[in-house]
Amino acid sequence: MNDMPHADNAEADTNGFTPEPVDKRRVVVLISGNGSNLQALIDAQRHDELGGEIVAVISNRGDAYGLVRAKEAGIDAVVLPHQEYDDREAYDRALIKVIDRHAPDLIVLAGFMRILTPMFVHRYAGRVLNIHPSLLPAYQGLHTHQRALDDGVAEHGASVHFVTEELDGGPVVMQAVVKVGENQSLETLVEKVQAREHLIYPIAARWFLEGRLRLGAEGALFDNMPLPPTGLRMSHEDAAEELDEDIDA
Ligand SMILES: Nc1nc2c(c(=O)[nH]1)N[C@@H](CN(C=O)c1ccc(C(=O)N[C@@H](CCC(=O)O)C(=O)O)cc1)CN2
Ligand SMILES: NCC(=O)N[C@@H]1O[C@H](COP(=O)([O-])[O-])[C@@H](O)[C@H]1O
Repeated sequence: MNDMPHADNAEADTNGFTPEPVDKRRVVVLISGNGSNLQALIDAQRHDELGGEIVAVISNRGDAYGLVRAKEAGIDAVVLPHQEYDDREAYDRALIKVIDRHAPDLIVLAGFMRILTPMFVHRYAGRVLNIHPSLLPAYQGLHTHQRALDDGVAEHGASVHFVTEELDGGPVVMQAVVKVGENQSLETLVEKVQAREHLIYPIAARWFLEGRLRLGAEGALFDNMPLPPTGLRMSHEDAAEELDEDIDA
């Protein structure tokens, strides 16, 4: 398995890597809960819009509904309870063993609620994406929507970023911005943001698998051009068009 994201063509790239064909690119998804982002990735794959195949879903929680979604999609679903391990390193070693059995080109965190150790991050450097429910670098950590409402922000949103040792501090590759209404409720803000997550995450994953998005020495690159700190800002229209989604759906 190559370490580098794959180019589109079949010839070896300048590093001598011969990319796998598109339909062989392999994705492992880590979850902890509902799995609506996992479902968006599954749906994208079904429409040949993911640029690869989800070969396994791993959850640290046995009650994650995302496990049901994986099984219904015929995807290998594994529960690895973090409570069964003495510490983070022990858990991550067990997680690595399961992941490596599936030889992924990309690891996608989709609501995965465990902080990963430097050992894990270094092993898969440049091949782990996460979706975070804020416009990073604003609101790193947890409870982002409530904190944004408490601050009375006019805009909020979601960010796809490369996972690094720094929690929610990795280079941003894509963002979706939503307007926050005057009397916006927490529930409707979560729904608004997640609707956009479901559009941008499959696009970001596909562009990575196609070799268009990658993590360079200085940060995230798109088509070999450095991305700004906010990554690619995707409007609802642009994302829906890219995903060939019916905007009114
Ligand atoms: N090394 C990294 N690990 C993770 C990153 C990252 O950027 N670097 N992103 C997170 C995802 N995340 C927010 O997007 C996040 C997940 C979990 C937590 C957290 O505090 N987790 C607690 C447990 C919380 C719980 O179980 O409900 C913990 O691990 O002790 C913060 C942010 C994924 N990992
Ligand atoms: N800090 C990580 C975090 O809060 N991630 C958030 O968890 C939700 C998971 O939903 P899902 O399980 O339905 O995809 C998503 O909204 C994602 O942004």
